[in-house]
Amino acid sequence: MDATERPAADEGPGAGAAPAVLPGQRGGEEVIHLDGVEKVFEVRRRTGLLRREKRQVRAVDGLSFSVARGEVVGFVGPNGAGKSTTIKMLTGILTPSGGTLRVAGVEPARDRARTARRIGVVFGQRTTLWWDLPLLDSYQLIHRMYRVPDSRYRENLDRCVELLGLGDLLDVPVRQLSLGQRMRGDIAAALLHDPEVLYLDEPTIGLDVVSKANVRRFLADLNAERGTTVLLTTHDLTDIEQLCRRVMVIDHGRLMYDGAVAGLHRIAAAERTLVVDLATELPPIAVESARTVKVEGPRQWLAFPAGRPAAPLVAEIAAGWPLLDLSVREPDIEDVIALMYAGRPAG
Ligand SMILES: Nc1ncnc2c1ncn2[C@@H]1O[C@H](COP(=O)(O)OP(=O)(O)OP(=O)(O)O)[C@@H](O)[C@H]1O
Repeated sequence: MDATERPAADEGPGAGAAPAVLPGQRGGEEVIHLDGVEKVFEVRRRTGLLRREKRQVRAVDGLSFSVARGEVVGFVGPNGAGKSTTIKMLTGILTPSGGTLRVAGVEPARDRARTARRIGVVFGQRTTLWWDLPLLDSYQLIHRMYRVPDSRYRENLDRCVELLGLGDLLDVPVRQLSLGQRMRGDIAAALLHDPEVLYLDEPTIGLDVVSKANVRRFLADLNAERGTTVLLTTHDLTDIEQLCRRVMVIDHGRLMYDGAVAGLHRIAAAERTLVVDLATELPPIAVESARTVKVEGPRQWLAFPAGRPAAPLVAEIAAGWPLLDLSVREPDIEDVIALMYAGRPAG
């Protein structure tokens, strides 16, 4: 699919999806702006004993979008789509190979210090806290590093401690915290200097259901009360559903969809997958109410309309095939993107 053919906000596969700028945000002050941003990495690959081949990886390929102040935008895509590379450019860690990129009026890679004062970053997979220090010591270091006025620091810390339930954890070294506690600690650390923009990279990954709900509630309140702009990368469709009105989908470094979450959900809700384990390897199961989308040894994947119950399909397969085990998978981001490529009608 060519970039120009990719579904735009109001003509995409989620037909009738809301435009990228949602009502109420139209004309809002732009806080993130990307225009034709590219990032090309040069990688060297060994092709023989002494020979190495240079290859270019186009991680981000002409990405353009804007985010208005106070928006909470989901930024999703399959593995290797270019999400982390984009976030690294937005924080100033990486310099774009082409195009223009501004955050709160600043070019991040050119002025990392000014950018750092205006943004907060949370990476779900690794901590920005000092591993051996108690949580409070990390916070005091951040206080001094960012020169946060004392009263503001106290106020922000008290608020985070209360709303994120950190009271009993402040004296605990970071390495002793559970994943969920560490994540809450990291979110507080990212907010002590009052950032205008918060980048969250998989903030709920590996968390249990209760911790996930706590983190989501905190982020929704933060946005409502402080108007903090949030760009959220996640593989969890529920994060998007509960926090964002707008979602951007990228793949191969390009924007595939930019619009309302409802539009994305219409696509996502189109199909569920029945995964069946048979007693032996067999040709793809042929039934009327589902289509077999994958076969791997004795395991087969069958897509069926999300609006229909799974029971009749399971009964039909159990009657005609040597069924050992089964599970039903809800659609995730990868499925949504696969459906976009397949050009299936929504709903
Ligand atoms: N430093 C690097 N050097 C070379 N290639 C890189 C580098 N960083 C990323 N890439 C490549 O750029 C592409 C985009 O990677 P990126 O990490 O941005 O994807 P992602 O969408 O964040 O994926 P994931 O969901 O797996 O984290 C991938 O092909 C990746 O291998």
